[in-house]
Order: sequence, then structure tokens, then C-alpha cells
Amino acid sequence: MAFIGLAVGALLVLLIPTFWRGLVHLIWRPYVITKAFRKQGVSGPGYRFWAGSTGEILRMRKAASGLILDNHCHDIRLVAAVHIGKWVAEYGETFLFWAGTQPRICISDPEMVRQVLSSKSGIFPKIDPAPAILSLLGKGLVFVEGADWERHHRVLSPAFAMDKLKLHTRKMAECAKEMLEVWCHQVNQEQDQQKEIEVSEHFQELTADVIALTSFGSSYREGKEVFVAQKRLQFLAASMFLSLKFPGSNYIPTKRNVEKWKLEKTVKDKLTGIIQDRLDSKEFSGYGNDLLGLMLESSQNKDGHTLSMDEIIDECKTFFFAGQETTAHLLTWAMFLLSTNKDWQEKLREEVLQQCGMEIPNADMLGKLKLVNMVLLETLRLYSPVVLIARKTGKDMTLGNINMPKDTALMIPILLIHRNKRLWGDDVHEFNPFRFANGVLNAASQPNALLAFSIGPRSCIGQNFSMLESKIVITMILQRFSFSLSPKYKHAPMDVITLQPKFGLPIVFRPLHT
Ligand code: HEM
Repeated sequence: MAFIGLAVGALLVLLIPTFWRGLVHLIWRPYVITKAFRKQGVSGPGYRFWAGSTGEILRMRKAASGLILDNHCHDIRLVAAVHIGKWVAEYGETFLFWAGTQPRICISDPEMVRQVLSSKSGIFPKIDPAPAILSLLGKGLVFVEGADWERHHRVLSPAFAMDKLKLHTRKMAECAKEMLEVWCHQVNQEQDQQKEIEVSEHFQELTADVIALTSFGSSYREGKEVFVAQKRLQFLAASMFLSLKFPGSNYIPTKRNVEKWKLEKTVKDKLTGIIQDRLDSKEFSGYGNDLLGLMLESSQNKDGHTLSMDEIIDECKTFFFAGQETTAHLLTWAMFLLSTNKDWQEKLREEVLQQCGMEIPNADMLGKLKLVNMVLLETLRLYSPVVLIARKTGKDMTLGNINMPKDTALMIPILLIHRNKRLWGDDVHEFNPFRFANGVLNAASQPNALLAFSIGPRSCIGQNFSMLESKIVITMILQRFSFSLSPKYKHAPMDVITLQPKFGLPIVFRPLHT
């Protein structure tokens, strides 16, 4: 009896502090945080036990999931990042919401956003990525911090210098030509010389081919298993975002976790194979000067700027995903806008034929395509493939006039900032590429209003790569086809980590030359 009493006592000694910590974490801390922000005028949807705002977010997303917009409606707040749009309207530009028990402060004020993103001192690091995101992207350049980020950046950035990128123009055009030959063949087989093609899938394969070829010396076919596994990991990550978690839940062999582990293994094995092939093929001159070559060469560096094999694998994950997915969506949305704005399609074709004729475009020609550039920028404004940027406060600080404790997560809603009338004017919801006629910095009332590639030291390393690739592809399409939106298209942009058309993008193509 005494033994049982002793055991129960010991158990209580162990359990009571855990129970107490749980109560503090689940009830007291959210209460204190809510109160502290409310005192400073920052309110938001109330905290719900354990779930935070997750239930509300799920309800709003579900309600929006059946909506189809008019093809000319670019105010997509009704269908994408719906919770943020609704809460900004209700609580103002700065508000507090809860990802489970984690507080999130959403900031849209341009000056606050500029302060966070342009800081060079590292006081606004990235938030710790969810495990599902980490298995998708790896701990590569997107997520490393401080001295590690500097080391990775120093090794990788030479691959994105403009003179290096220009050398990729030919390879990018060859990949595009291969895709367009398939389209031409399909169109020519039709008696009425017009053919409907779902382009978003084709752009996914094309951009995968381009990043595989230019950066890893492989091809879509060789890297296909990685791309397919990453696509599935992306959907798992998106679904896991809004599910309730408890400590250790990532280690339980649930159906979803087991699938995630298998996909992670597929990605790692395949990437290791690609890396090993390059190591085996080392010639006298080294590993090559593409992205993979630079990473492998870094292992010989004596200056400490080296990447370990695990870091190289993580960077491969990062670039296979980041280098492909986003550009595919940019191309998709640009085609959507050009197929619904025939006047712009004509303007661009005229420019393209004037500068490039029917030749494969080279870097010099592409540099002269001002209207194509403007349309791509306006596409990035209206349909930014990345809808949200996340950061946190690295120490206790005042941002704007709000005191924030260390580790406060900050959410920057690109999708909403790109629809702020104060910044972009009364025609904010209209497709008007002319706003970029005098360059990105003069397009809005503030110079850094376009955030599609972010700004500051952590802005997108691949932005010139992506713009170059997109210009080549759009140019080569305009040289060959006129096109219009298929009547089957349903306008329902959705944010699954990136912004994409829910039902794809069917376009009807007609050849310009038979
Ligand atoms: C339309 C195409 C693209 C868009 C809209 C885009 C958008 C972005 C954004 C918003 C960020 C900042 C993320 C953050 O701060 O959390 C970013 C970072 C990054 N992007 Fe892109 N991106 C695109 C294309 C590319 C391409 C083609 C590559 C690689 C070839 C790439 C590689 C990266 C990397 C590695 C980072 C992390 C940079 C750092 O933290 O130093 N992106 N991108």
C-alpha cells in the first residue's frame, strides 16, 4: 500500500509541473499576449483553446473553396488568403491571430514592412519552418541564418550573376522550343487549326527542365522523381499547416507521416545520385561552373566558405523547388492575363516581332522587350506566386509604435499589399502594365511596393533567372501563336504555399504561320 502511495506521489510530482506548463502554454500565455497587444491597439480574432484561429481559418477557406470569380476580376482576396483579407478589413492593417498556440502579428503598413525586410542586422530572422516545409525545401538558402546564410550565399550567388545567367539563355530557349514543338504538332493535327492546351502542367515541366539543365546539368526526365515527390510533399505540407499538432506528433507513424518519410527518402536518394554522377564525372577542369559545380567546388575552398554534403543536398532540394514552381506560376498567370487582354497580347507580339523577328531570342534582344517586362511585373503584382512572407523579431523591440517581445512571428501579406489603393491608386484591381512604364521603383506611391521577389538582403536570389526564363518563353509563344482563354476555364486562384489556378489554365492556340 505504502509503495502504491509512493508511486502515485512520484507520478504526481512528475505530472503536476507538466500539467502546469501545459496550462500556462495553452491558456495563460495566450491570454497575457492578447492583453498586451490589445493595450497597444492591436486586436484580432480571439484565441481559441489549443486551436487558436485555425478553426476559423479552415471555415473561411472551406466557404471560399467553391467560389468562381469572373475572368476579369483580379481582386482575388475572396478566394486566396481569405482569412487575412477578412481580418485586415475587420481589425486594420496590423492584427493578431493564432496558428494553434503560436501568436502571429500580420503587418501590411508599407513602412513597417520595409523596416523588417530591408534590415541588414539579422534582427528579423525567418520563423522556424514547420517540419513538412523543411522536408520540401531542406535547410538551404531560404532558411539558413546569420553566418551560415553568408557562407551559403557566397558560394551560390556567383551562379546568379547576370553574365552567368545570359549564358543560360540558349539552354532555356532550347527547353522552350521542345515544349512548343509539341504544341505546334498538336495544333497542326487539328482540322480547324486550333487546339486547347492546359498550359500550367506544361509550364511545370518546362521550368523543371530548365532548372535541372542549367543548374544541375540533368534534365526533367532525370530529375522527374524529385519534382513529382516534391509536388506531393507540397500538398502534404499545405494540409499539415492547418492541422492541430501536439508534441511528438511528427514522429508518430500516421499514414501522412509515413508517406512524408517515404517521399523524403525518394528525394534524398535521387539527389544523392545526381550529385554522385557529377563527382564521378570530374574532369581535370573541375566540377563545372553551374550551381551544382560551384557547390561541389566549394568543398575545396581553403577560406572556410565550403558546403558539406548534407548542406549541398539541402540546397538541391531548395533550388529544385524554388527554381521551378514559382516561375511556372508566373508564366501561367501571364498567359491568363494575355489571353484575356487581347490588346496587350497584340502590343507584345508587335514588340517581339520588331526586336527578335522569328529568331530565337538572345539576351540583348530580351533586354529591349520593355512591354513584355511591364506585363510580367504587372502579373507579379496581381498574381504574385508567393502570397505571404514570414519573419520574427530576433529580440524585444518596438516596430512602428508597437512593443513586441522577442520571437513574435510577423506575417507580411504580399497579396494584400499589392492591392492597397494608397500604394497603387484607384485602378489597383485592374490589369494596367503601364504603371510600370517608368520602372518598378516608380510604379507606386512608395518605391518598394512590389514585393513579389521580396526586398532587402533576403530577397529572391533567382529573380533575374526567373525573369529571363519567363521573357524567353513568352516571346517564343508570341512568335508562334495567337491565343485566347478556353470557355472551360474557371477563375479560382488558390494558395497552396504558392498561388496557382485551382482548375489549371486551358488556352486555345492558333498558329500564326502554317
Ligand atoms: C516568379 C518566380 C519567383 C518568385 C515570385 C520568387 C519569390 C521569392 C520570395 C518572395 C523570396 C523571399 C522569401 C522570404 O523572404 O521568405 C524568395 C527567396 C528565394 N528564392 Fe525566389 N522566387 C522566384 C523564383 C526563384 C528562382 C527561379 C529561384 C532559383 C533558381 C529562386 C530561389 C530563391 C531562393 C534560394 C531564395 C532565398 C534567398 C535568401 O534567403 O537569401 N526563386 N523568392
